Amino acid sequence: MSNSSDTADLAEEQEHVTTLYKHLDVLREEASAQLTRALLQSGGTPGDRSHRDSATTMYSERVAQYGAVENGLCFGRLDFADGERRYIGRIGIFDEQHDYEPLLIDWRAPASRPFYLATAAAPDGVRRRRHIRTERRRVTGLDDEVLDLNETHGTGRGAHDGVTGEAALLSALNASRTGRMKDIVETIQAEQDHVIRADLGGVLVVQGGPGTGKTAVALHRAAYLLYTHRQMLSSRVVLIVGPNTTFLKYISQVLPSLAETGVLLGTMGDLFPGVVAHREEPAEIAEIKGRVEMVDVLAAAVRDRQRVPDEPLTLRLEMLDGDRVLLEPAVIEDARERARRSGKLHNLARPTFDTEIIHALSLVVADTIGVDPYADDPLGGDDAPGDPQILDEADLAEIRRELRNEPEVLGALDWLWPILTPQQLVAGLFAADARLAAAGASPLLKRSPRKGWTAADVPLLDEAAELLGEDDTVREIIEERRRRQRIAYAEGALEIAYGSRSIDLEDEDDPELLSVTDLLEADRLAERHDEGEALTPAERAAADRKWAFGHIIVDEAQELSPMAWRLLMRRCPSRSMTVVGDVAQTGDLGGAASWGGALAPYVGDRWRLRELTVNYRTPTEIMAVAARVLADIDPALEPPRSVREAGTEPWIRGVAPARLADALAEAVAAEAEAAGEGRLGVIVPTGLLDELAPVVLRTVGDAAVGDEPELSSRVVVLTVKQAKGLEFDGVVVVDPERIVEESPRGANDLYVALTRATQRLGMLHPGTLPDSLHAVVGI
Ligand SMILES: Nc1ncnc2c1ncn2[C@@H]1O[C@H](COP(=O)(O)OP(=O)(O)OP(=O)(O)O)[C@@H](O)[C@H]1O
Repeated sequence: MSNSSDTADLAEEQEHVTTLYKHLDVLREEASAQLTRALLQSGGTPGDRSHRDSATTMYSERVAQYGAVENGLCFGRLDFADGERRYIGRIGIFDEQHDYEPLLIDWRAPASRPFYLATAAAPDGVRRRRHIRTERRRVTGLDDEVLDLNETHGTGRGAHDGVTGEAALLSALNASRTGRMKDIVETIQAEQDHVIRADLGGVLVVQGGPGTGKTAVALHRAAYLLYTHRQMLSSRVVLIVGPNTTFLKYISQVLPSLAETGVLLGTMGDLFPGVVAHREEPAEIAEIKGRVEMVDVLAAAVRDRQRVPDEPLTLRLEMLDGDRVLLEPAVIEDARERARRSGKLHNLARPTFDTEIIHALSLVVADTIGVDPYADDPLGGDDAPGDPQILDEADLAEIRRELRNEPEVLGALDWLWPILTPQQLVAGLFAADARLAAAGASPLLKRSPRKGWTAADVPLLDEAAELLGEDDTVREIIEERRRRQRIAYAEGALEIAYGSRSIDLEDEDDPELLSVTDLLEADRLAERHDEGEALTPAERAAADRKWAFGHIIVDEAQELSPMAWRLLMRRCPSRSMTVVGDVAQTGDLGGAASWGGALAPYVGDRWRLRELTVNYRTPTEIMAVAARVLADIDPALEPPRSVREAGTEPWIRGVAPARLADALAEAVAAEAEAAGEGRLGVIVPTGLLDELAPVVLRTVGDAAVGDEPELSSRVVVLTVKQAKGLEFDGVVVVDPERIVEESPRGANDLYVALTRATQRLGMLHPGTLPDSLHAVVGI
């Protein structure tokens, strides 16, 4: 490894990088002009409009992509033994004047692979790998690794075995955190590259300890798959599921900067269109809802809504001038059996039930009005003897038609076999002890119908939808979304067109450069949008419960309950999935203890496992503490190997319980200062959050706390559940013992808490340190 600041080398790279930015500017201007042209067109046939809409979407995406690669456009160069040279960057750029010769190769292209995989032992023809450091458009430094062992000036192996591009990697890892995840395209490591570029088909499980880059790898895999299988995946959409909205916010910037669209990000709580499911609930309740037995409970709840009363129903009929008829339980029972035996789902079987009941009622009515009073008395009447029924089939059909308009009949049908939405079924089940008991559900699920939905309810709603049969809500939801998007779209399109002007041109007054904002108002654009703007595939997927995704990526997948797995598998009939997680970090009670157990019902043993073994986040000193907690969870589990030292030992301080608040204030002040430009996370037991958050807020004015705390704040107070998947430069864990005690999976929670720091870790313990904790924490 050598750090080349050779002026000639720098100048050479600067020249190439400048050329690349010139090309980028041209590309951006072209896309922006095309976008403007597409936006200005109007009228035409529906075909023209749809063509124009897809052009608008395409050019908007392109403009956004070119904007997203402005920083770090080119970051690497490969020199091959045969003299070939390749520059690697965030997108591909070709020289149109010279036979489309590649000037920059997209990091996802096969030709870039040696940049991530070549080693001195297996150089794959690579003589030298160069990392190019830039600040905006200026080249600031070069890190070279010479891989050809015949060369005299270096072995290319870093101090850490198997690490590629060590200097660039360590500088990325030591950088202060911002509260938003960054892409790792410049320093992807070989074991990560194998995951990112694994085949699309089948279920790939990526197991790795904390900080091994599972989230980063999952996101880069999404970008890689979309690049490689664009045609199929951009229309079928890649779904990425994360554990909570704070986490989604944390990772949301990574994909745009990888210049990707065609991706839908969501939590489990977002996966039932039309339902917002962000209410918290006790872990024990969520666990019950996640059990696979809930499938039977819901089926029983549906059957429970198909009523047969003990007593006959009395129905007042307008067609009989208010006279009453009786609907007998035996008749209803019979109709129910026939409807059930039709093999249709509940809502779809209702017409069968209706037909049976109406038929039975028509006979009752016919008996009332159509019976010949003289049938037994041939001498007393003028008709033929023997037939008691004077109504023929046409009369009966008319009676049935009238019965279908009788308010009391309709009311009875709705009561006996109600058409149900999934929400009505599940909320109705939870609202009444009797319904829970009839469905064989735990009485603990009882809750007020006014309370909102939780993430654990979503798989139940989805299951209910499967049991009930489809309704028309999808179309309504799409319509509503479309309506709301009109204005947002118009504003966004104007902003993109305006903001797309290249940086260099921004200050100049160029009359030639037509800006769309000069010509169109947002409301006119909104109208245009109204005419026929098609939703993007990701928007359609978000609104459609039955959407079959092209690929699903699940992060923190160890937390998924069996019911959640059922939902995801329904959304992915092709079983093309990437499942990312760490069974040692499972916190939810219904989460997975093993991957085999979670996946077996859907794919048997047909899934592939890849393991990530190197911890890029947590330094050796902190990992030594976390490893002891891991051994306590399961001695067979291997902690990941840290890639660097922080040079600072973690600390633990026992304080008198009455002094906990003061001690926390002192620790936060000191650690926030030590974090400098970086971020400090304060992780507290759930039971202490309300008491301790104000202490931190008093100490640091702009600290963040709440359901979705702003992660870019200097100091953030969170529970372990909220901290999942996140990281901070410094972390203070308050009352580790209580974190362990708060949940049956408490040791896993402590493991998660301890592994959030990239530099410094401290622990505050109220009271003298108990031996148990001492042994575990070991400091
Ligand atoms: N190859 C890499 N180059 C630079 N940074 C990396 C690399 N791999 C991982 N990192 C960084 O390491 C940190 C941890 O990565 P990430 O959050 O993806 O890990 P994880 O396995 O999902 O962790 P956890 O399970 O603890 O949530 C992130 O800051 C990420 O950017």
